[in-house]
Amino acid sequence: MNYFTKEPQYQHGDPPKIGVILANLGTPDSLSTQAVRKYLQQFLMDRRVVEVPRFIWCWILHFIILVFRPGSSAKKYAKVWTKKGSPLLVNATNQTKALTAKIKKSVSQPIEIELGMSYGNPSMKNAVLKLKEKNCTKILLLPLYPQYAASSSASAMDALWRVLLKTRNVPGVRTVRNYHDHPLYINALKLSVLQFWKKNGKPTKLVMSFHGIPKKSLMQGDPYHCECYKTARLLAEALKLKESEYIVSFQSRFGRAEWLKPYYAEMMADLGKKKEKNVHVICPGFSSDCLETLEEINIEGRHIFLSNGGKNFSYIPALNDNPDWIDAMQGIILENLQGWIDKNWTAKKEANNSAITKKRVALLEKKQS
Ligand SMILES: C=CC1=C(C)c2cc3[nH]c(cc4nc(cc5[nH]c(cc1n2)c(C)c5CCC(=O)O)C(CCC(=O)O)=C4C)c(C)c3C=C
Ligand SMILES: [Fe+2]
Ligand SMILES: [Fe+2]
Repeated sequence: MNYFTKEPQYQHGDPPKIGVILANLGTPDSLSTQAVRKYLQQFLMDRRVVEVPRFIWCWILHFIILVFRPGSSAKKYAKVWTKKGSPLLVNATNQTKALTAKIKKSVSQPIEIELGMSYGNPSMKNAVLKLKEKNCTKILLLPLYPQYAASSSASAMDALWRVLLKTRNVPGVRTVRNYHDHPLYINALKLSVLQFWKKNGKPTKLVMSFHGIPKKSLMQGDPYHCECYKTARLLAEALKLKESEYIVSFQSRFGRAEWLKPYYAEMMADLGKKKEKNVHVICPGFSSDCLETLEEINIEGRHIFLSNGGKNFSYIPALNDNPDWIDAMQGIILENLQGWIDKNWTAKKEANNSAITKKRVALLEKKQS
């Protein structure tokens, strides 16, 4: 049997192209308990995600977690599922389309964009094969996680290399490790908050919530915790917030071990008890709205806050296909393609981008004051 995946061959004579894979986590194919079980099994078997020794973990996963969790998770998914499917997939697909259109308009050199999920569909393998079909001889992987964590960014990189391991003609590969402090990313966040405040007013407290990871990962050297705090500080500075006006939390604790603190649910209960007047929550680590932001943050968190005596709660949507974020993604991609695409063009376009951005910031700040 052939070890290698059946794959399209590069077409000699056709101009080689650059491919970009937008990597995200993945989501169940449907709302059925079976589909959720299949997704959770693939996800939770990843050694980057759960670092418990295999012989213990296989037992716990198959006889406890995959028995009870798929049903309860499916009920949560049902609260946020759209007519077009899982919100994560819908938002990430819209992002991919918007970025494709933007890059086609502004770059003369052809760049192909594909979405590749670490678990489920559209898979990383599908993304690689599509790019090969389009004659891409170089691939840039952009994980849609601004803050690096082994369980998110590195597992996306693993997923790509797992496909390439079975590929005979391996393309040139580059990966983006993180962009938690990238000025374009911070600026896109800032603009989305200012736009939100223009419509809804400024809160008494801005909660910046990030997906949690086990505390043990931090102790073993995962930079995620520090990168989340840096993003929060830079966003707060960009918004000219005082230290008392914002706070960081971590959500989605899984299992009994200690995760990064403070926990989001406890913080919302606390803010509710303190009768915090007006809370806005933003999740800067999520490029697309998904189960975690729409259900855990906006439904569960809102309920905890209000039932503990809080007054007003609002969730600031993820960047999704917000044009400022698409501009920023293009900027980050082009920076990482230096040497692969025409330098003159990149310089020209970046100068243009920052001029537009400066104008928009000035306009929003004027309206805010
Ligand atoms: C088991 C431990 C988990 C780690 C570690 C973890 C890290 C991590 N996850 C994201 C982003 C997302 N996670 C999502 C869902 C989700 N996450 C876990 C567990 C861990 N995540 C589970 C079991 C689930 C599935 C839902 C559930 O049953 O609770 C999602 C949303 C997917 C969707 O379909 O909408 C995202 C996105 C990051 C960024 C991260 C490390 C920093
Ligand atoms: Fe997760
Ligand atoms: Fe969660």
